[in-house]
Amino acid sequence: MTKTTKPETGVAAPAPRRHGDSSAPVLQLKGVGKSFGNIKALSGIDLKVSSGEVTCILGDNGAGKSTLIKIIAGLHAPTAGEYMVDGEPVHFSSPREALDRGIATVYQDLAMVSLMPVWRNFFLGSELRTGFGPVKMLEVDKMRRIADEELKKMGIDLPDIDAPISNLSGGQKQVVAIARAVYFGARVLILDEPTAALGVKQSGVVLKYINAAREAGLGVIFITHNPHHAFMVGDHFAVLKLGQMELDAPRSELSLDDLTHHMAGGAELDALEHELTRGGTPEVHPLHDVSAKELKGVGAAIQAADAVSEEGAESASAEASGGAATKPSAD
Ligand SMILES: Nc1ncnc2c1ncn2[C@@H]1O[C@H](COP(=O)(O)OP(=O)(O)OP(=O)(O)O)[C@@H](O)[C@H]1O
Repeated sequence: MTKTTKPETGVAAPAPRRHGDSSAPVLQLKGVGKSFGNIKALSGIDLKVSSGEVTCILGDNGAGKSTLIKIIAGLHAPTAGEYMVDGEPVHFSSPREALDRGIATVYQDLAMVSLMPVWRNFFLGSELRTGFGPVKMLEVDKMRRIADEELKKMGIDLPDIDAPISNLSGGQKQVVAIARAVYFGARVLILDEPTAALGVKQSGVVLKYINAAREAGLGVIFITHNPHHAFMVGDHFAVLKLGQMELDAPRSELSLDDLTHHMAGGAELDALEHELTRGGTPEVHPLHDVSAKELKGVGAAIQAADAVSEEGAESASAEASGGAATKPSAD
């Protein structure tokens, strides 16, 4: 299914532009790296995101997921490599520029105002207004109608579009944010751990709408720690580890077990399992890397510690024997 919905005239959000080669992936990274001073958060990242596909990015804490999405979303400039949209190199200097090319990010905090109604949050920052010059009125009825229609188009039937958004569950709020990005013309939707704080049922709701966004022809980037959630919707899987791409595979080359295994530590886990099932004592590694000077230092420290404990033992036994051990005999 291709996306047919377009914002009506008067919507303040910019229409995303498609440039360049229409056969190219909508988004591509080649050898992308990012350093913060001496810290290498990412290096050598290759990634392709295609329309109508869900690309899952998985990784443990500190693997580099946030850094990667911030580069894609235009918040960070990469320090190495190339970032291309529709086959053309891009150098975004703000998220607005990424959004102009149809790259929208739904962050975990969702950038919503709790006390405002659902429809108002749907249009937050892109409100429809009518009138001329400085006197402009919000087009409340039109925004309410559009928000209602758009949510229904994605199969989201909320009891009351006028209710404050805080009345919705976590999953429903995520879904409103997804529908909003789709309505405002996103071509690539980046979802930053949308199921992280949700229970099983609510996660299911979100996964269903990730599927709906894919069906609407968007390229979806789904960031998650959870291989089960990823495998339910993913077409493509990328696992980051310590800033590098540890695995990059299409669904056809991977099982849920493989993905879980990679997430759980992969080769390291195998080595540990091997060691544990051998049942032997842990290997003691030789001190290859300790220099003679350091060894001398360690030796001196041990001698000093021994001397202190001997002194302590002597004075303790002297006290116990009324000082006989340290004082010469009166004889
Ligand atoms: N602004 C920054 N300045 C310095 N180091 C940073 C900065 N941002 C990220 N890092 C470092 O880069 C590495 C990757 O961090 P990042 O936040 O991208 O990982 P992550 O996979 O998103 O982790 P988490 O799941 O915990 O959010 C970490 O070592 C982190 O400390």
